[in-house]
Formats: sequence, structure tokens, C-alpha cells
Amino acid sequence: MIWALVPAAGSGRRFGGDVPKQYLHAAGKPLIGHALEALLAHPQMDGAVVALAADDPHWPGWTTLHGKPVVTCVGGLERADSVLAALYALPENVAHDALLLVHDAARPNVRGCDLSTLIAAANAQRDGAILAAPVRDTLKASDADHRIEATVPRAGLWRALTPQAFRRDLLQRALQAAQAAGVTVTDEAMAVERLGLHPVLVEGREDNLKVTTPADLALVEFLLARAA
Ligand SMILES: Nc1ccn([C@@H]2O[C@H](COP(=O)(O)OP(=O)(O)OP(=O)(O)O)[C@@H](O)[C@H]2O)c(=O)n1
Ligand SMILES: C[C@](O)(CO)[C@H](O)COP(=O)(O)O
Repeated sequence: MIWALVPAAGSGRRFGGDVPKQYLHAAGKPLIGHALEALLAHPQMDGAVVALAADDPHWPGWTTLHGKPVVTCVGGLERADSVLAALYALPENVAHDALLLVHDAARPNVRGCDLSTLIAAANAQRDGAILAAPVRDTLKASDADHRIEATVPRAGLWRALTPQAFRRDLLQRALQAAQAAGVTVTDEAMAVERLGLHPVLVEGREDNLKVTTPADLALVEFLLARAA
């Protein structure tokens, strides 16, 4: 059994505007709709838990997509809190060693081929696996005035994407440990790394973009329309 946990309780501060970005439309449907449909269209996926802002007026109320259950819960202050809330909201019949794929609602262009390679990698070893893209640009470190201080060697550097795939019991233990330590993790792998484990990086599509600013939306609109 494989379930998705979809953090969708953010307010989109960097994007701006009144409507949280996960509900903005591109290629005819909200970004969250594209993300959930891509996840649940995959034959190995069994359902999804979506973490929403309290009293979210935008949630369309889906209870199934592609014939698979969609469960909702109230998210938390940070993304990691929302992921943990979604984990706690998993239905009773989801086993404690079930594989969980955590995917940003703001990443609408995830593809089935990437889901298949990620699931295979996560099933092949216990530390988990994440989609990621190798850094292709030269990286610079700067001072507070944006003056270059150094060029950062990019060999072995990756951009973490989502989904990130972990066994339920491991993910719960890792997120609870980070929360108890007062550490705000920016992705699930960071919490698992804190336990001394080494999740595997699975090269994913560069166009599995997270919509963070308005410029991202225009690009995602083009990508989704082309994929339709
Ligand atoms: N407390 C939070 C914060 C974020 N998210 C979700 O985590 C994903 C990635 O987070 P991000 O892109 O940072 O979204 P926002 O937090 O909404 O953006 P910002 O940081 O600009 O406010 C998004 O789908 C967002 O809805 C969440 O579920 N709960
Ligand atoms: C989880 C993530 O998408 C991996 O790159 C990223 O860390 C989310 O960061 P955000 O600031 O919460 O968008």
C-alpha cells in the first residue's frame, strides 16, 4: 500500500495575492488538482491525505480522485507540521510500514515516470528516496551586500524536489524527533538525515517545478498546457 501526504496549508507569502498559490489555476484547473491527479493516476498509489489550512474556503471538497480516497486534515504552522498532521490522519487500514510519498501541492507538474522510479528506489532500501535534480549552474556564496565571497563547487550538489518517499514508521519517527528538538526541517529527507540515515537521490525531471513566485506560474502554465 502506498499513500501520498500532500502539504497544502501554506499561505503563499512569497507569491503574494489573496488566494493561496496551490489554488491558482493553470491549464484549466488548480495547481493542487494537477498534483493530486498526477499522484492518484499512478497505478501504485492507493490514496492521499491533504493537509489544509484551518477553515480553508478554497478546498474543492474532493473525497475521491481516480477512484481513490482523498482524506483531509488541518495542517500546522510549518510545512513539516502539516506533513506530520497528514501522517496522523492516515486511515486505520494503512500499515505502519506502508510507503508514503510526500509531495508539495505547489508542484503540479510531477509525472508518472518519476513516481515509478522513485517508488522502485524507495522499495529497494530502507532509508528512503527523494526526487532531486543535479545543480547545473555555477553557484556563488555572497556576503550580506550580495558581493561574491566564493564559488561553491557544484559536484555532488542537488536540488531536492518532491515527492520524497519513506516508510510510515521511519517518517513519523524522524519528523517527531525534529519537532521535539525544535528543528524546523525544510524537507522530509532532512529529518531522516538527522537520524544518521542516508536516503537515496533519484534524478527527476527538471520541470517538476514548485510554484513559489508569480514567474513560476507562467512557466508552469506553459508546461501543463503542453503536457495536456
Ligand atoms: N505551514 C505550511 C507551509 C507550507 N505548506 C505547504 O508546503 C508546500 C511547499 O511550501 P511553500 O512553497 O513554502 O508554500 P508556502 O508556505 O505557502 O509559501 P511561502 O513560504 O511563500 O509562504 C506548499 O504546498 C504549501 O501549501 C503547508 O502545508 N503548511
Ligand atoms: C520540500 C521542498 O519542496 C524540497 O525542495 C522545499 O524544501 C520546500 O520549501 P518551502 O520553502 O517550504 O517551499
